[in-house]
Amino acid sequence: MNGDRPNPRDLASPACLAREIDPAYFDPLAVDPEQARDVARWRKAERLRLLSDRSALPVATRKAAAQAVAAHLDAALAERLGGLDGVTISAWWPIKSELDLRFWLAGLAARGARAALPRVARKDSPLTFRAWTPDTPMVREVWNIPVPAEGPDILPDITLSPVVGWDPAGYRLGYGGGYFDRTLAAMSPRPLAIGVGLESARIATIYPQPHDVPMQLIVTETGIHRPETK
Ligand SMILES: Nc1nc2c(c(=O)[nH]1)N(C=O)[C@@H](CNc1ccc(C(=O)N[C@@H](CCC(=O)O)C(=O)O)cc1)CN2
Ligand SMILES: Nc1ncnc2c1ncn2[C@@H]1O[C@H](COP(=O)(O)OP(=O)(O)OP(=O)(O)O)[C@@H](O)[C@H]1O
Repeated sequence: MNGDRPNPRDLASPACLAREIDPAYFDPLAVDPEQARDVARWRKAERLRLLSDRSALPVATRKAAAQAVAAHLDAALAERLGGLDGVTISAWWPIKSELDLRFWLAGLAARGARAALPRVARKDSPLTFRAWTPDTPMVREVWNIPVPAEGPDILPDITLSPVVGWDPAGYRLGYGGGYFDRTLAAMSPRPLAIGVGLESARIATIYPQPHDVPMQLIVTETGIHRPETK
């Protein structure tokens, strides 16, 4: 106690702060640890299978898929937004036989939009984003992935994330870092989240866990998939 002001802690029962906890907060204790372990093991094997199938495809097949994806993306964005003026769209610098959409990203500026690339600024934290054009100097960082060498952090209105696997409920399997889930959970307002990948990367379910954030759309070379639950 100090002077004439009583310490509120001595007078009141503790306030319940549960309602202040972000519903996106992931409580590891809320998951059955055995089930979580099984899912993690299954995902690891499934990622390896999907990545090996993808890298076995001819370069020309992946190139044609990227062209088709770009056309479907244009259709999806036109349907959702009309024009792209003033819109910031993040994507990726391709690694591990991911689809290469840099040609499409490079064309955004002419349409009044801005391209951005993600960056692992800190391990196990949300991704950050920097603006990108074909002239942007790049440096290799985490996992040897090139990222814009400098520039302020910017917030995308739309995130395109590469999928290793995807399911019809809109969930994606990435490389297992949990980076996109963390990023989307932390962003307010949430961007329009679009998963992008090959039709052949479709699986019946990724066995979504509490931390998994579904995409609003999945775009593949065959078209636009709108998750069943949305
Ligand atoms: N081209 C591209 N860039 C991208 C992504 C992507 O999927 N593709 N990302 C999309 O998010 C982010 C990077 N994703 C990463 C995902 C995992 C690990 C990583 O260190 N993985 C661990 C295994 C994780 C685990 O199982 O716990 C490792 O390999 O040791 C690093 C970066 C940002 N940039
Ligand atoms: N919001 C979060 N808060 C804390 N940890 C998280 C969160 N989201 C994901 N993780 C952690 O990341 C781990 C990997 O997640 P997951 O298997 O879904 O990765 P991924 O979606 O394939 O990877 P990425 O998004 O990097 O492409 C999870 O086991 C979990 O521990």
